[in-house]
Amino acid sequence: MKTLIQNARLNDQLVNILIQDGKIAAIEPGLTTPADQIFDAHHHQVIPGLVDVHVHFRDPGLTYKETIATGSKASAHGGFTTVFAMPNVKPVVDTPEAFENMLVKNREDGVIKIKQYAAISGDLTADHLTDIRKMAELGAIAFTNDGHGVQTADTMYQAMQMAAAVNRPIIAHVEDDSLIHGGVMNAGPAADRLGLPGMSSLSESAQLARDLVLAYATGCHYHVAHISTKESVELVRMAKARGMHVTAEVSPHHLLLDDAMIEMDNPMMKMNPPLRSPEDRAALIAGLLDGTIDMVATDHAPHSADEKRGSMKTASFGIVGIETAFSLIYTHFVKSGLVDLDTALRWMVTNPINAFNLTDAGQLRVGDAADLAIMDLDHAFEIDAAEFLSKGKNSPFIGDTVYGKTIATFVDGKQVY
Ligand SMILES: NC(=O)N[C@@H](CC(=O)O)C(=O)O
Ligand SMILES: [Zn+2]
Ligand SMILES: [Zn+2]
Repeated sequence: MKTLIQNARLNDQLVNILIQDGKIAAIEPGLTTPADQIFDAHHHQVIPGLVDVHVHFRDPGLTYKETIATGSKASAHGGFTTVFAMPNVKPVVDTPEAFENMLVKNREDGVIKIKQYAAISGDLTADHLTDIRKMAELGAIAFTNDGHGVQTADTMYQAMQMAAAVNRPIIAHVEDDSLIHGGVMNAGPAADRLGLPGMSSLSESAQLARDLVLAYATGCHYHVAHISTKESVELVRMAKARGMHVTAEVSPHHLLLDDAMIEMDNPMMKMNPPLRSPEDRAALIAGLLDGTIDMVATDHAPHSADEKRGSMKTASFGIVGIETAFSLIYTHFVKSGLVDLDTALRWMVTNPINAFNLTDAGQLRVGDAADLAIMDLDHAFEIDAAEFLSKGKNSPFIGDTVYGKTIATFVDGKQVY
């Protein structure tokens, strides 16, 4: 099977891309060759397929929110060709049997490449570790209790020792429950103004400080999920300066929104970690720009309309992100002149690939898997929930005008959007 993508923009020139048997066979201006399928990119940009190390597909058990089929189609719509799926489904992916079931479902139902995380401890909350060794053998990309912080230092310490032994990262949702105080948004002037219960940002950094001490002692690869506070950025900066194997991701919403923008009690502005202060947001942007934060990850967290209605006091935590991430980052970081497109693609492709040693994700080089997306960078469009392929419509960015619309996405040379 041969596919020829014609008239794609790459490094400010027009190229044709020949795909043969799922791999990129040639990238050349003016290349002509017989092919089974011709795709005209109409001068739009070609980018390597995006990689998101943090998504929730809710399948099995919570499929009214999302399924592997809808989540992976939504990913393709966002230009993503590889995603890492979180284990907080029902049942939780905390046994080798549950893990093997996930592998089968991801393969059968997914239209993109899905790597699977496994839990650190039973049901994401117990003190006993899961069978980390066995699930690593079965192909767990890394271990995480995302959705919950690991409350007991000894549990995290043991998990890190095991993770180091099997050469897999620990992904930390850092949150010390004792500092949450029933909060539904960040504690501070914004929560006071709205009269809503606030959670201390120290909940994140206090546990992160603990974890970094443990990671130093164990030598494991420690990855911080959805980093959100200025203290956390400073801690990661210090750990990296120490030469520790630490990486961090930040979400588009924590880069683009802060609690001062929450004008009223609005469940679309409720997620965990919460939107922090403007100072925190500035520190996240600075940390991303100086390389302290390695990558952008969406934390795509679909919920039903019912779960995101009413007051922030009762609504579910989380927002969708996989279909808006590229447009938001492109519009607010590249189009605005802060960084070039290559830098944004390091945050969304190269750094995730390198941090997690992915070998099957294409990077738009001859010989690589033909994982790529065609993006219209020139025309503004409005983010419209009716166009989401995700079951979740819970986004605070609906109605925003952005650039960077996905025209097509290819995985191993097969058009999936
Ligand atoms: N981010 C969220 O607000 N929610 C996530 C859990 C998580 O990422 O911690 C979810 O599973 O809904
Ligand atoms: Zn989390
Ligand atoms: Zn998450």
